[in-house]
Amino acid sequence: MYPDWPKSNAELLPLPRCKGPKLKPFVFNGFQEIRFLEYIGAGAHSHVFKVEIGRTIYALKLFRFVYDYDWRSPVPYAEEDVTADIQVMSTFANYSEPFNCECRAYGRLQDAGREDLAVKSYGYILLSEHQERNMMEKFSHLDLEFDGNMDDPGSEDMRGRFRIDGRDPPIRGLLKEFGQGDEDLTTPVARRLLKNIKELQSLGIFNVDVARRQVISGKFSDFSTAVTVPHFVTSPELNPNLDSDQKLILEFETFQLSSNDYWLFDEMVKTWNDDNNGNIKVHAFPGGDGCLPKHNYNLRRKRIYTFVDPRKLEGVKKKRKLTEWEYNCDDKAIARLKCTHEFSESHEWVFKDGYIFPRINVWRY
Ligand SMILES: Nc1ncnc2c1ncn2[C@@H]1O[C@H](COP(=O)(O)OP(=O)(O)OP(=O)(O)O)[C@@H](O)[C@H]1O
Repeated sequence: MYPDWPKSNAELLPLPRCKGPKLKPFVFNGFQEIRFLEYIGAGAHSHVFKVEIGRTIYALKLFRFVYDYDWRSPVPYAEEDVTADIQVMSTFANYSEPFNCECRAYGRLQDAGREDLAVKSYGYILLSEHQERNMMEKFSHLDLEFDGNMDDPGSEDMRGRFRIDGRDPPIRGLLKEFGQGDEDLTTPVARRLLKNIKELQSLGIFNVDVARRQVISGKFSDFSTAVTVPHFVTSPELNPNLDSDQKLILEFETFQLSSNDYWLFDEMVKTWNDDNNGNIKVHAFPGGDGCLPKHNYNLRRKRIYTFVDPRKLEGVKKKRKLTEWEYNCDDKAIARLKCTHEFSESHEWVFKDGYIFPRINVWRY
């Protein structure tokens, strides 16, 4: 489930090992020295450090071994305990465990030549034992915990559950351009971020947890929840055994998660305006009110929409044409969706016969 200790650099393959984009390892020139300079902060999925390698300063995001309920895994819904089943857990984790989400999104940005859309990544790193020891010693006062999440660190031994030859797997990290967080939101920045969300989605990257804390030097930097096409959420071709209802679930899930990025964008602007007496008037949806036909839309023509269908990968094609995605659903579903503000994740995922299936539940499009 987690990458093993490499015996040589040649074993450092692009990750993750599943269909779709992959991120290459960072190439050290010469001695593999990482100087840990400062602890920048914790996120739900990581600890982030300012480091120096060679003479260059970077941000190194080291991923926690998060609980299975922290990512799109089968665990909350499986009828039997699958947590010890490495095949089941790896199949899901390759697509949706935070480190792999981030590798896949950055892999796509690099393949498409669109690294300008995010804080740059220089590749992944598997910390050596020596590097890990240095880091833990330098920051021993912080009691850094890599098992679990920020709210409940260290309750379970996640890192150690799939030991190979008695060793815990290496800590995984992404090396990134060092940037500046917590900058003011301005109208030009908001406009650019909204454009960037659409462009990311046109490259098949969505569910990027849009929030101001994610914006570093004016760009998105956190893809630890990102869904990148092809993915079991978006792509029926990954499972030849899906029936037509299950394919519709995939479509709905993709629709709701990709429109969430715009809801969250509008929320981010609103919160900024409220907290700072601001007057930014950049909205994704009319008035910042969501994708349902409320104020300015002809209510007789029932429609819900979002701006980009990420499954089309329009941004990776040469001739790009971004078209709105109007979602086909009946009036009952529209009425139901109208009651919500932000879509919630509604589907459960199970593993059967080597494939991932959605399970139908109450939420129906
Ligand atoms: N490239 C960077 N340069 C400087 N600081 C950074 C960089 N990347 C992340 N940080 C800082 O580290 C914090 C955590 O990073 P990030 O949001 O990527 O982690 P995460 O674990 O996915 O967090 P969450 O999902 O809770 O936001 C950020 O809020 C930011 O303050």
